[in-house]
Amino acid sequence: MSEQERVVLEHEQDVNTAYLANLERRSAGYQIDDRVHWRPRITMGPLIGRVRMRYDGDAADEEFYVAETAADLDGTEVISWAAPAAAAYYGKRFGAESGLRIRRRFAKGAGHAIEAYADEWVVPADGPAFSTPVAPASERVATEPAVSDHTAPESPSPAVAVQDALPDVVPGTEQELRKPRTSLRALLRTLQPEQYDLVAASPTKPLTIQGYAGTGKTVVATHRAAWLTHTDREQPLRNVALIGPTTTWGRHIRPVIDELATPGTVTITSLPEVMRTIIGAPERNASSDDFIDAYSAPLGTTLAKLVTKQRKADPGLTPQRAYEVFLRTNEVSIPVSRRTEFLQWRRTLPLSYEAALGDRKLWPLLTYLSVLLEPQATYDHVIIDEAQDLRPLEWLILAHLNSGTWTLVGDVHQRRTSHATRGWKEIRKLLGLPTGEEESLLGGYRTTRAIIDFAGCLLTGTKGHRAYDVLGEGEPPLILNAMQLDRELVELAIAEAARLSAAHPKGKVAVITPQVRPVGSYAKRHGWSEGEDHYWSGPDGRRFTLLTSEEARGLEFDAVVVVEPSDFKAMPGDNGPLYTALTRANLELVIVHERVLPPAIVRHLRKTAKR
Ligand SMILES: Nc1ncnc2c1ncn2[C@@H]1O[C@H](COP(=O)(O)OP(=O)(O)OP(=O)(O)O)[C@@H](O)[C@H]1O
Repeated sequence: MSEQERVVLEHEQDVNTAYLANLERRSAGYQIDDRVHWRPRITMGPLIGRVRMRYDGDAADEEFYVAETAADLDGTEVISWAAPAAAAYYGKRFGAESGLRIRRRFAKGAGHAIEAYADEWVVPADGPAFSTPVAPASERVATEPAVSDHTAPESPSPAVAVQDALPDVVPGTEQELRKPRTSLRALLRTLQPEQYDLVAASPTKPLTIQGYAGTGKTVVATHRAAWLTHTDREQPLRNVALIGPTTTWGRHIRPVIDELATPGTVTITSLPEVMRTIIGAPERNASSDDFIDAYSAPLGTTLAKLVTKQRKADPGLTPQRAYEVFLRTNEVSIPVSRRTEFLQWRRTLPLSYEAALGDRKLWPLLTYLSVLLEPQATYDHVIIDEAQDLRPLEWLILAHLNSGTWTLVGDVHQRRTSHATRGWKEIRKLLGLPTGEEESLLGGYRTTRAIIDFAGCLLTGTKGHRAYDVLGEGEPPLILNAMQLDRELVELAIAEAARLSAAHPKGKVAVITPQVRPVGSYAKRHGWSEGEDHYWSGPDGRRFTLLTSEEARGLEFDAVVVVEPSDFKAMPGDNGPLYTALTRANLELVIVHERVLPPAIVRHLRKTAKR
């Protein structure tokens, strides 16, 4: 590090110390009067970055720092990540024409310290990066826009290597991704420009976002919920729903909301939970066989027409009574080609509304009757993660719960059932949104290229390629045929999980399979015990999570064992559940099987063997 770089780093460390002291002071709170002591909600954390820019029409440049919490340090301005001006630091569209001169990113050290900084000139360097401290004259002028990294020269920052290879990736991202997987955390330090632009997209326009596995869709969904409700933004929203696939997903993402969002403004929930709350169904419930018309838009039309007609005769119509009428009505809007099957299915339904509540598969039907008949509390904005899995009737329900706009995030390649909507166009139509193109997320943040390419063989009409894979090539999946190895399938799966758990002592390992029961009972017989959230612990402190693909949606692990791929539910040309399972692995994937592998995998293995 040059003398000048040392001076700059020390200066920034001093500013950071002053900033932290400011936060500390403010978090102690203020005595409003004799009885009331007000404590603002302050999250401690070091400065994130710094910006110099010239706004249109201004005679001089402006400089400010960016951090999680805003502060005024005697004239040195620190703005919040959610403030409009933070777009200059984070946003993709900020080029030279925007007036932006330079961005400085801080690398976090131990505790809340800053240990290094890296400058990114957006225009040809025009003198010292920032007005304080002033560089010696010899170091002031460079001619090309450049990224200069001011860490010690003997340890060149890998962040810069990433920046060189992957032009749009924020320095430090790869190191972040190589850390053991935990619950999702706030990622303000490495939020990517393409992600920020979607996080901070206009709240008044509906947003649909398509991204392959691991492109940061959940990161965008969660950070957007926090941004929309943030009080450092003009007109923050007060009541945003963040809806995902499962309650385990809810626990996975909660730390982001707890850290970043204004308390009490974001409701984290799952669609089953939304429905259960509306209809007051029991938590424990059985589930009948899947039936496509139980979730279809024509069923929705049938119910809506029935409610309109019955209400004329019976203004006090209840969902209970409407359900009974539904069981008898001849006026069904089901296409002729499906009508016989539909009527047969209807004959199997419980005769009482109370009995129907006990069947999870009937919740969409009952919930839709409720939202048609009873006023519901609505949200200012609804964000849906894993939107590809919702079925038409579920979209019709949600449309009644949102008085504002939408952020819809998903991957149509991970569709788990043919009952779900076929694509973004159909979703937009069901919600009455204007037609338009969805936004795309392109960078790959979870999963190495070797694993994502392997999983991509299941996708038709696309290779599933992301624009870049921050984790690089990695190891190809290990495929183990239990029969050839003369082992039992389940025993081999658990042995692999135990091996991977030892290899990732601080990380997370999952076994994903449709055969959860036999794997679980084998584990129990061999000294493993089951805890909460599908979590198993066993001999020598080894651990794994045992899940179906459906339960694994939106989650991630350092290493994954996928057991018996050909048992995963597949639709013609659509291998969503298996694709989801394979792409939960960040670094290592093992496939254990005894039956023939699915044809797409066999073809892929043949092709790669020839190379
Ligand atoms: N900007 C970022 N900085 C650091 N880590 C990131 C960033 N973006 C994404 N990641 C990490 O990449 C992983 C995948 O992100 P995320 O879960 O949001 O992807 P996804 O598109 O929702 O994936 P899937 O659809 O497969 O569930 C997570 O571990 C997340 O923390």
